[in-house]
Amino acid sequence: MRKIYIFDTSLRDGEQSPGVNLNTKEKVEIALQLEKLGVDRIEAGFPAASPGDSAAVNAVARAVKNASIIGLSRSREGDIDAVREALIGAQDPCIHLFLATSPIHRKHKLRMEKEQVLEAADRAIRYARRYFDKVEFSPEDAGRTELDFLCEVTEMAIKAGATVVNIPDTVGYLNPQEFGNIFKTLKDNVPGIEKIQLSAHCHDDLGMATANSLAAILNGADQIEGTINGIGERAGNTAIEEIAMALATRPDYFNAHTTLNLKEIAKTSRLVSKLTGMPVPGNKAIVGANAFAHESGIHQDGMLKEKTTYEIISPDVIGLKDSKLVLGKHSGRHAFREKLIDMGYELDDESVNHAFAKFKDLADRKKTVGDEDIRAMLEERLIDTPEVFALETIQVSYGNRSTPNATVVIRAADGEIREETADGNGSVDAIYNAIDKATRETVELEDYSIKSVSQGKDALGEVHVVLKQNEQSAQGRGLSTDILEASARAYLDAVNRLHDKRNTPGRRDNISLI
Ligand SMILES: CC(=O)SCCNC(=O)CCNC(=O)[C@H](O)C(C)(C)COP(=O)(O)OP(=O)(O)OC[C@H]1O[C@@H](n2cnc3c(N)ncnc32)[C@H](O)[C@@H]1OP(=O)(O)O
Ligand SMILES: CC(C)C(=O)C(=O)O
Ligand SMILES: [Mg+2]
Repeated sequence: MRKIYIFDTSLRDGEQSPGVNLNTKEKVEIALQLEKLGVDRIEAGFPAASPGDSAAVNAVARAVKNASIIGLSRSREGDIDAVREALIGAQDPCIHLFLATSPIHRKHKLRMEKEQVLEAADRAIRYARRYFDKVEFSPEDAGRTELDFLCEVTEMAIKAGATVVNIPDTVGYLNPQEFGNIFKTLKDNVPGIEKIQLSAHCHDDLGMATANSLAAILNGADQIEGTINGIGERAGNTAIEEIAMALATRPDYFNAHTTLNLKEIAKTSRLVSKLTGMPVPGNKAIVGANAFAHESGIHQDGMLKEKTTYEIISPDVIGLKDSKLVLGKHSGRHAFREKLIDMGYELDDESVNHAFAKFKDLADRKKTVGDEDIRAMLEERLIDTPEVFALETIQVSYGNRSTPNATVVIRAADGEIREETADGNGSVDAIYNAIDKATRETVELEDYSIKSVSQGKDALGEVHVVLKQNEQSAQGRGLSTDILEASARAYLDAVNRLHDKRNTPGRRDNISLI
């Protein structure tokens, strides 16, 4: 199998992402992690850009021992000298020169004719070769360059002494067939092409960076340039983790491999995201939070029976612990029962069905249902108190300049439906006054507290109350995604317990599952 060299440009093209600015310490930290990941080459920056970037490239050059360190340079002596200085101390230094070759860039940006481009690049490569054994040359915007001129430029670069010729699809314009064809054409037509390495550098403007890079590999590319998490100019660069995992997952198809330490992928992704401040989208291939998460019942059932039904990569391969079965409204009984067992609950079928119905009801109101939600939901029913009064509906009218008013509908043990309305100092007070009227009980609220059980705007609210009645007191607990409903449930729970204590003196709360 052919080895594909990985050239990481997270610290250069990645840093060109709008809003990203890495200081020296951050660049070194990322470079050392890239070294652990096992990338072959690290482009650490553009030394002529600023004294700060030059110092950062130098710090990376001195810190990293097991990867070639590269500095980017325009085809100008001043830039080349800046790279020479910045790479002092590097174990395996390399300069990356570029000059645009496409008609658009030649005419509007460089204002140069083809001949002038060839001459300037030739001069720069020869000057760089005086100081560097390794010189990479990139015809910028190769993707929109006339193919015959690209062959001419590549031949010139080889003759001038370039050791790598990199083909950038600078603006992410090409599709895989076209990009692959460039490599095939260069391989078939450029004299001396076998003496150098051919490299691909893609951008994701049309979402094809990874596909284009893989097409380049299929047509003879030796090196792929990219970034961790696909960060980079505009829509970003090829995501290195995607290339590494595509090759690792489909060796039968690509017959090529990288020498990356795949187990470091997840950690590297997290570090780059943290230090660049660029969050990884949940659905990002390989490293997104959902890449190994399954929510729907049919998929979860498949995963529980055999993971390969819905996973082509095992998460431990990239350094993650395990796949996640996320409980939500699309989940089924198999995953729910598995979750209960994981959490230490052993329930019979009837209890699972009962809990599952409650879970679905909660899942309709909440994006995802976490362990805390399930525990709270189950334990709400653990204390086996007869339900003398049950909450049917609750309606609250609140305005900051009007008196809060609540209407509650309660079902009594004998089936009687009682509806009452009351005002209060606040919404909760109005609800409690309405409940007092409906239950016809005289109780005193001794304590009220509220906390969030899980996280997010749709978190479950848990309300605790203590009610007192003729020297007896009882606690009540209520749970809901709505805190007013949780308040009403907690109050009624305590009323029911007071009722129970009155009717069965000496009785202790009895714990049972569901
Ligand atoms: C596709 C890519 O990612 S290329 C890399 C892009 N990255 C960056 O540009 C980040 C670092 N850049 C910088 O800090 C600055 O642009 C610098 C320091 C390099 C240059 O700054 P300035 O001297 O102020 O020039 P400015 O950026 O405004 O313009 C670029 C100049 O370089 C020329 N130029 C562009 N590419 C090349 C090249 N490969 N070789 C030689 N000259 C080039 C342009 O034609 C323009 O020249 P002009 O001033 O004669 O018109
Ligand atoms: C410097 C070059 C290789 C580049 O980043 C591009 O063309 O996208
Ligand atoms: Mg680029």
